[in-house]
Amino acid sequence: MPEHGTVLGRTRVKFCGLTRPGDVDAAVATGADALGFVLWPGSKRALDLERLAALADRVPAFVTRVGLFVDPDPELVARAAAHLDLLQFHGEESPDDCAAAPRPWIKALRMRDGLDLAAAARAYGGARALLLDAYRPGVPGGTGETFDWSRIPASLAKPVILAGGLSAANVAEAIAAVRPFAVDVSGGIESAPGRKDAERMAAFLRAVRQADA
Ligand SMILES: O=C(O)c1ccccc1N[C@@H]1O[C@H](COP(=O)(O)O)[C@@H](O)[C@H]1O
Repeated sequence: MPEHGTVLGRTRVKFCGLTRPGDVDAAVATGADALGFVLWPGSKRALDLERLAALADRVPAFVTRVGLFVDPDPELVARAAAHLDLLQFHGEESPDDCAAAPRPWIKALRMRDGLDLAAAARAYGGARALLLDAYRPGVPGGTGETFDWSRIPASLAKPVILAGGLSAANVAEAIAAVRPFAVDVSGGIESAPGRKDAERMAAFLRAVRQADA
């Protein structure tokens, strides 16, 4: 049985790509542990700093505000960090790039062929966790695609956050297969890019809790 840091059967849940105040409130009410805000301008879910502040500043204590970056300008990271608890680097950032971050950080790794996860876990030694996402050439993330979960080793030196094409329909199977520390979902809880759906968020949380039970 793989073990990636699940604590007493409680898989953490991150909802990513929030763009609307009502979606933030619904995500918090549903019970999400972390909310992700996309600061990569190429995304349909991208926020500028003003919108980030408006959304992040309504998140209550004990819900983690995560900023998602793709090969960012350090100046952007520094300015956004005032509204964030954790940084998610989803591009080709080096371990040194990440280590210079002004907040705790996680590293997203896209599961391209030949990726050595054990070596990556060693290289990104300062990461609080590794987020594993599907690989599609030319697309940094948010593909809505799954990957072969059996490629994840049974144990890694870092907590695993499983991402990529998750939804209420497959998250229980994913948790049973990987036993991740957390799961991360964006497209699977949306009615359209950036528009979260309260029913889909609730269904996702229910599926996670049932898988944990
Ligand atoms: O959501 C985006 O637009 C995005 C852009 C660039 C990098 C990552 C992005 N999203 C993240 O990708 C994973 C998987 O998303 P999905 O559930 O398959 O839609 C997740 O961490 C998203 O936040």
